[in-house]
Formats: sequence, C-alpha cells, structure tokens
Amino acid sequence: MDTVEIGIIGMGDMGRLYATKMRDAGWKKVNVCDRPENYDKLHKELEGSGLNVLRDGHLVSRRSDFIIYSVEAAFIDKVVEQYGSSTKIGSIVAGQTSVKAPEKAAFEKHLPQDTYIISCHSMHGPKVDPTGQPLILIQHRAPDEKLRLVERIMACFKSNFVYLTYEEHDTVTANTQAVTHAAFLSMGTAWSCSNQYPWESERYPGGIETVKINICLRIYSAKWHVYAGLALLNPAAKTQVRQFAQSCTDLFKLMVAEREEELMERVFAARKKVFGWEKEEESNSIISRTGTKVERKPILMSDKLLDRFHMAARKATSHSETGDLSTAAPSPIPPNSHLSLLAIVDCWSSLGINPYDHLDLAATPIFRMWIGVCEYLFRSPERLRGACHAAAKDHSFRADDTEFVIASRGWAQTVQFGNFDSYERRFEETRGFFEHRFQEAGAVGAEMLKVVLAS
Ligand SMILES: NC(=O)C1=CN([C@@H]2O[C@H](COP(=O)(O)OP(=O)(O)OC[C@H]3O[C@@H](n4cnc5c(N)ncnc54)[C@H](OP(=O)(O)O)[C@@H]3O)[C@@H](O)[C@H]2O)C=CC1
Ligand SMILES: O=C(O)C(=O)Cc1ccc(O)cc1
Repeated sequence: MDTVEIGIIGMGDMGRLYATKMRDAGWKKVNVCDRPENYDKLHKELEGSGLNVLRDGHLVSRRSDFIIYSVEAAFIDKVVEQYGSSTKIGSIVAGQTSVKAPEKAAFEKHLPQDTYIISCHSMHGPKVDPTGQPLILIQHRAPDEKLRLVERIMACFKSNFVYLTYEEHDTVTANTQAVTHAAFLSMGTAWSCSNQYPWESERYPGGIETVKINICLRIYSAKWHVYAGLALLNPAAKTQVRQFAQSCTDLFKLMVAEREEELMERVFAARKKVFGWEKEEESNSIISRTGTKVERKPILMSDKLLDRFHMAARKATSHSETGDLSTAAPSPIPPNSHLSLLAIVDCWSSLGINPYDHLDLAATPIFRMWIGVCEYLFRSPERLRGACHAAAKDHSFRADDTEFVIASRGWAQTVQFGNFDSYERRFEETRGFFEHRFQEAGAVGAEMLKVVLAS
C-alpha cells in the first residue's frame, strides 16, 4: 500500500470508523488525533492498535498525504484555521462534516494554495455497515489523478461513490436529512410533551407506527450536534423545515374544521404530484428523475413485517426469545390521521421535490425508511382516504396532532433562528424522556433497518 499516509483530525465516532477501516484495509500509516487535551487518554487507549496517535492537528497535517477533518460542523472553521497552515504541500484535504457550506468556506480561507481539496460524506451513522451505502465525493480543487487516489483509499468501505459539488450536496441533504429529522424530532417532542410512550398507547398499535417510534428513538439516542449542524448551518434546510411546519399547520386547520373533502383533495393532489398516481391508481410505478414513469419495487412491506419490531409487542410475547417472530399475533391496525406523513408529502409537493431523485443519489437508511412509510400509506387510495377520514372525524387523534403541530413549529423556529443552544436544549429535554429505552430501541431499530432495507 505504498507510502501514502492518511491523517484523521477528530477521533469521535466517524473518525474512529474511518481510521479503523483504513487500517484494516492495510494502509500502513494512519495518523490520528483529537483535541490536544485528549491526547494522553487516546494514546493509551489506542496503544498497539496500529494507529499512529499524535498530539494535535499540526502533527497530523504536516506528514499526511490525505487528511480528513472529522470534527463538529460548528467548529470546522476554528479547527481548520488552527491546523490548516501545517498542511503538507501537495496533500489532499477532506471533511466529513454533514453540511458543506461552512467546510468549503473554511478550506478556501485557511488551506494553503499548494494543497488539494476533495471532500467526502458517508451517508450513514457510525454503527452502520458502510457496504453499499452512498459515499459522497466532492472534487472541489484537485485534478482527476488525486480523485483516483481518494477513491483507492475509500474503496475499503465498499460504499457507492456519488459525485456532487459542494452546493449540490447541501441541497440534497437538506431534503434527505434536515427535514426528515425535523419530522422525527417533532414526533418525539410531541410524545414527550403529552407524557406518553407511544408503544404503550393503543393509538400506536404497530404497522408503520413501529417505524415512526424506532427511528424517532434512534435519532434521539445519537449526538445532538450532528443534527443541529446539518440543519442550522445549511441555508437550504431552513426552507424545507419551514415548509414542513407550514404543511402540518395547513392540514391540521382543515382537520379541526372537519373539512374532509378539502383535506382529501389537497392530499390526493400532493399524491399525484409526488408519486404520479391517478386518483384510484394503485401501482408500483413512480415518476423518475426524467419525468417518465418507472416500475419500482416498494421499500415497505407490510404491517405484519413491521409488527415484528414493535417494542411493546416484543415485550408482551415470547416470540422474540424463541426467534419465531413471524408468528407474532397480527394486530388489526385502525386508521390513524398520520399527520406527519400527510405533511411531508404535502411539503415535497409544495416545494416541487421528487424524493426518489435523492433516493437514488444519496439517501441515508433513515430517509429510505421514511420514503417507505410514505409510499405505503399513499399507494393505497383506500388507506389514504381512511387516514383523511380519521384526521377530520376521529377526535381521538386531536390531542396528539395538536402536540405534533406545535412541536413542528417549535423545531422549525429553532432551525430558522440558527441557535445551537436552543437546539441542544430542545433535543436534550426530549432525549431525557426516552433515554431509559434507548438500549432496547437501538437493537430493535437496527434489526428493523437491516431486515426492511435488505428486503
Ligand atoms: N455521527 C454521524 O452519524 C455522522 C456524522 N457526520 C459528521 O462527521 C463529523 C464528526 O461527527 P461524529 O464523529 O459523529 O462526532 P463526534 O462528536 O463523535 O466527533 C468529533 C470529534 O472531533 C473532536 N474535535 C473537536 N475539536 C477538535 C480539534 N480542534 N482537534 C481535534 N479533534 C477535535 C471532538 O472532540 P470533543 O468531543 O472534545 O469536542 C470529537 O472527539 C461531524 O461533522 C458530523 O456532522 C457525518 C456522517 C455521519
Ligand atoms: O440517517 C440519518 O439521517 C442519520 O441520522 C445518520 C446520519 C447522520 C449524519 C450524517 O451526516 C449522515 C448520517
């Protein structure tokens, strides 16, 4: 593996994933560091690991041929300002940050002109197997031969390379990540504000509710700064998150006024625009990027498959212990207003977003599941009419939907104002409510993603 040295600045979750995978692939010299104050601890922990632990980013930068900054998005300017001038002449610099506008500005401002810039972004979390997942590469300031080297180094992840510009990256991730997270964060806040654990409520009996619950808990069990950074620092994210809250509010107003016909019309118009399905059509074709209809295998599945991953259901039966999940008692799923799903499709429709464009480009596992549940609800006209009818006429969902609208507007405002402290506080408050179930939810959620996305 020649004499190429790799450098990683920031040995958090993603930095560690990269460093260990690259080491395992046979790259002889992987130089890593975290903050100088963490050096002694990190050095001790990684003794004998084959990773070359250095005290700071200067020492990593001056000897590495490919350097990846894997630090919090909010700190990227400060960290590159600190170490950028030590970058070895002719080396390539990348960033793992989930939002690229601040990274691009920091690199252009602080990196010497005799260095190259080819950035990256793995579209999955640190606990997900990178095999087959999208890995965005951004050839910003470098000739093709340097890109070939980056591809050679990154080949060890067995991910799918996706080539974007810095600007394209931020537009795509505003749609795939920021607004998706806003929806799940709002669900969590709403449940926590009404002091209810959804898996204990008969209003969330299984089926696609299982996806909502598991993904919501997955997000709240991760680090707040990752979600805050990609939402607050991406200018495109503000538009999407604001529209999502607006869609929630508009639909909710129709619901409380019991204007079922109007609600139905608006929802079916969004269905036609986003999926291309005529009123009574129930097909597997969707509108492709070029505007033509293409056949596509549905991402989801059935209520029955999802019931296997319902936390309360697993507790109540012994099937999970015996491994016989397939025989878990099928629960009849009563109609639900599904405000979050109606609102995201309305949001895509209002902004002219085709979510399938992103699915092919740079979808995270969470975004795939999100499209999957939307597709599932919207494909069947009968199921969708059932949701609209429940939304307008069944008052048992009103309290939950009220909380959801308030939560979505609160999150949208936090993103609008761009305030990290307020984001952290909102996140941590809700996180505390669910924390005691994270361990179980993590295992169930991971299994659900594996099974559903593999099928
Ligand atoms: N987690 C995820 O799912 C994904 C995250 N990303 C992105 O990757 C980046 C890293 O995320 P992640 O690994 O999860 O976050 P972590 O918080 O786990 O890691 C960031 C690390 O960088 C360290 N750091 C901060 N400042 C410096 C510095 N001056 N010198 C060296 N190290 C420093 C942090 O130390 P300290 O904790 O003391 O601040 C921390 O150990 C983020 O930009 C994130 O958006 C991308 C894809 C997926
Ligand atoms: O799938 C998601 O949206 C996640 O929550 C995991 C994640 C978080 C940040 C990234 O930059 C990429 C993936």
